[in-house]
Amino acid sequence: MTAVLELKDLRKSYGAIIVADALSYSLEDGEALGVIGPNGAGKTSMFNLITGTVQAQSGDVYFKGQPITKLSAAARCRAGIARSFQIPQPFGAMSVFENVLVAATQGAGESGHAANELCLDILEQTGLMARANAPAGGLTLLERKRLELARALGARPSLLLLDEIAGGLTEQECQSLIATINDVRASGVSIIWIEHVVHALLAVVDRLIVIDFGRKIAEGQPDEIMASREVQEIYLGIEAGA
Ligand SMILES: Nc1ncnc2c1ncn2[C@@H]1O[C@H](COP(=O)(O)OP(=O)(O)OP(=O)(O)O)[C@@H](O)[C@H]1O
Repeated sequence: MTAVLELKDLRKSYGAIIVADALSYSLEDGEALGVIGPNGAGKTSMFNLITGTVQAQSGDVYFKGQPITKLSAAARCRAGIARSFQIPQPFGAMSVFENVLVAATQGAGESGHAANELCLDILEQTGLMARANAPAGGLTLLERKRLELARALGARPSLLLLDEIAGGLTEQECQSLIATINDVRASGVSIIWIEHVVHALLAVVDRLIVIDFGRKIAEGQPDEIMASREVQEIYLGIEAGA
């Protein structure tokens, strides 16, 4: 398998706050990687560095073998990297369909009939078809999360970055979202998913990494990572020896 994404020795800090500390890892094509870590560990910052909304102080990001560190966020999106945001911020006065259309035209570069078809496929896939003409500002939390996913998919990504998309959902809503994400994954999209709702993550990902103070402190099979004493101590707040 080839790496779809590779982070090499990324470093970024805001004054004394280190959000990426020699951060390196790679993601295989078609893989789903989960990211966990305490609040403020630098997880969203890592997405900002991958998508190019924030520039690293040093280090490199490779996408499909090409360096993208110097590319703008828009160019990275058009190259095939799309993300959802932790706090959904759709264009509230626009319809659900129009929100996805923005991604299809600006991200995937589609127009006319092809753009419409792409949006309809995505609304179907994300369970939003019945809400296509509803103003995005009036959606429920689950619908807003689905719209975050739909907008990201509108850019027709080969790498999808999900930022705490399961947070705040009921268990039933969470299961329904997991099914949709597994469906996206089965279509061949590589995924990195930051999530505090660990059981949702474990229903999708092949591998986990743990980040603390911008450092990757563990990486491996999900069950091994969750059983690790260091992870339990740092992430779950369980003291060693307890
Ligand atoms: N632009 C910025 N300027 C200054 N500090 C920042 C900036 N962006 C993030 N930070 C700080 O960097 C740290 C890491 O933030 P980040 O959002 O990446 O953490 P996180 O792991 O995603 O946290 P959470 O799980 O709570 O979402 C936090 O202390 C945050 O306040």
